[in-house]
Amino acid sequence: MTVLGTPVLTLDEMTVQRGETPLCEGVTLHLSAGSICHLIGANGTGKTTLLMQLAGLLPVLTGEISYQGLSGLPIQPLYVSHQLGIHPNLTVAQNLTFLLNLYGITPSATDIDDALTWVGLQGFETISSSHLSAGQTRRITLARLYLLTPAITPLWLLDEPFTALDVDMVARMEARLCDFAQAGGSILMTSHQAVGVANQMLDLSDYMV
Ligand SMILES: Nc1ncnc2c1ncn2[C@@H]1O[C@H](COP(=O)(O)OP(=O)(O)OP(=O)(O)O)[C@@H](O)[C@H]1O
Repeated sequence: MTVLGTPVLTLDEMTVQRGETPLCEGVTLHLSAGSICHLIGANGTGKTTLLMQLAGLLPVLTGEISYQGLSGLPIQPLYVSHQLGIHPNLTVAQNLTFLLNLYGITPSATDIDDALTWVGLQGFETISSSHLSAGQTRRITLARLYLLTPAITPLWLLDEPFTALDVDMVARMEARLCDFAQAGGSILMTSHQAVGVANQMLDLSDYMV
């Protein structure tokens, strides 16, 4: 287990940028093992853009990033986009399996059962994902968190993970985030609602161009 407090991700004077357009400049952040950082800022500030840059989906043109002591972007962080990426023609179990395969995990039938039970989708294994509600669809994307540990994905980048979830599921998610952080994981997440379990905050509004 990673010792809590060990540096995981450092951003130094980073520019949050889409194409030619800088949105925020001089962004600085220190995330350690055990950090749950709530990324805030008004609509359009650049929160999703920052997460996409850290996930390697948009380029970082200015600033220094170090991850686990080495210069450069995180290596295959877990990125849960607010665009869900669920394939409507696959069943619930097939979608979850696909999402786990991305991280080198081949889940057993028991793993799938346990993860789907955790998100309240027990019995939905063979249902087509196109038949689910918005909240149920989001739960498929979150079910993978049940099976991922800091040894597999030390850093979670979560974009609005609580959107469309009911109160009970938000509480379960918060408990899972705490367990992951206590086990040495680090989390950077956006949410337009309060995150009671966050122990750190980054307000992008402070860095707007
Ligand atoms: N696909 C895109 N192509 C070009 N510009 C985009 C695209 N998506 C967003 N933007 C622009 O980038 C800026 C930052 O968007 P981003 O989604 O990162 O903000 P955000 O802080 O996550 O907002 P919200 O709180 O509304 O989710 C916005 O001004 C937006 O106009």
